[in-house]
Amino acid sequence: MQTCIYLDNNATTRVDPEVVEAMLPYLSEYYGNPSSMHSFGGQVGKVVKQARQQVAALIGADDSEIIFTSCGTEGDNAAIRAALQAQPDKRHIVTTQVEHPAVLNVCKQLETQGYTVTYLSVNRQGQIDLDELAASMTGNTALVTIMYANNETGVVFPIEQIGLRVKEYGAIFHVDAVQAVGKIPLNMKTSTVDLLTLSGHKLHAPKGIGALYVRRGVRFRPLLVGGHQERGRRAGTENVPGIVALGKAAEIELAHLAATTKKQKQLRDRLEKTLLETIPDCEVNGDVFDGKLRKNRLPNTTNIGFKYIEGEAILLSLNQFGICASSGSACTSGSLEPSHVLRSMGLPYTTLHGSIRFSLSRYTTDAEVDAVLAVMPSIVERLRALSPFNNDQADWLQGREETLAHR
Ligand SMILES: Cc1ncc(COP(=O)(O)O)c(C=O)c1O
Ligand code: FES
Repeated sequence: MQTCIYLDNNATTRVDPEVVEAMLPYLSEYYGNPSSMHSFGGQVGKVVKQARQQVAALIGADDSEIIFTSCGTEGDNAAIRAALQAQPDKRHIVTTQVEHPAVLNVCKQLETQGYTVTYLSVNRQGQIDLDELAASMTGNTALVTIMYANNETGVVFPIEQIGLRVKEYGAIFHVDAVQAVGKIPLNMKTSTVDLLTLSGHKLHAPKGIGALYVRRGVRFRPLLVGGHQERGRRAGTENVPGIVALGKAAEIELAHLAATTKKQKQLRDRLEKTLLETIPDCEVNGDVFDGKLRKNRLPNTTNIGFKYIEGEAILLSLNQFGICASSGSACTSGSLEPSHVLRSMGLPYTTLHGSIRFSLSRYTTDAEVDAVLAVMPSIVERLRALSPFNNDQADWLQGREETLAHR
């Protein structure tokens, strides 16, 4: 199989070899069902318990507050539905315009079922306005669901400040922390968060396993109804190898969090700074204020807009050098729609279309960053030379975009 310089870790991560080793016996010898009465199954139940403790430790929770799920999407769906079912009289939800589709599309569906949803706007830095949040809250607000960190830009929201406002109104606070867990230290014991989603494949566990934190005392109704697994909160025979893997991955993340994020941040900063210095007409999307970089961004992510060219063309060129990145303006298949996140930030047309994301992991090396830095200036230069855009056309397109936006 083809190998590559993998800088697309917000999409998914490499499974840690130690994690693979930990889960393998549960695909082969120890295939028992943890709910069985016999000890062959019972021994598997014990490792599920251990994994629950490992996941709980990573986010400063109690193990009784962890429900294993199949992925981040399931966690988001389950959290939102549970929060609404716990308060059937309240019909208002607050979220942001830049959430992952696992939250946005659930909210859109709920709008067709009699709920009102406020989609908070973001500014050019990708930040929400806490006053807009406060103004949107009412006694009818059942749920506030806001991501911890944005998958496209890495922008981190001030979750605890948001939580304090949510609590003033007695609403339930759900946080999609799929991109934050393993990159930012979290402690649910001192947090205002009621429900928190995480996903294994973003933190070096395999795909198909995730977890939902449910604060003790928060009423929870299951999304999947059936058997009594997960203490009646998520029916379905447990994905034991996945659970063991997530536990191991959480243990590794917790042990090395400070060191690995420091290293990633250094590499990311070097990549970002050098790209900005060596390539004209490009800028970082999110978290840039008065030309200075601020701190509220994930340590591993940079989203950069290269003006006058298409992000997809840059990605194809990088791919020829064996470098995997992704488009901050990913066209959803067929629709050619640029990223809803960058659009919500009000980026100009030319930057919106030429934006790409590099997302690093603890496996990223100096040599890999050097390889990207070696090819990017010439890729951008070549594409710009081929580009039908010139500045006049860009201005014209920008004007057209603004006209369309006001229709
Ligand atoms: C912020 C965010 N939420 C939710 C998800 C969905 O997670 P999963 O792929 O495990 O369903 C993702 C994955 O890209 C994400 O980045
Ligand atoms: S055409 Fe899709 S982002 Fe430009």
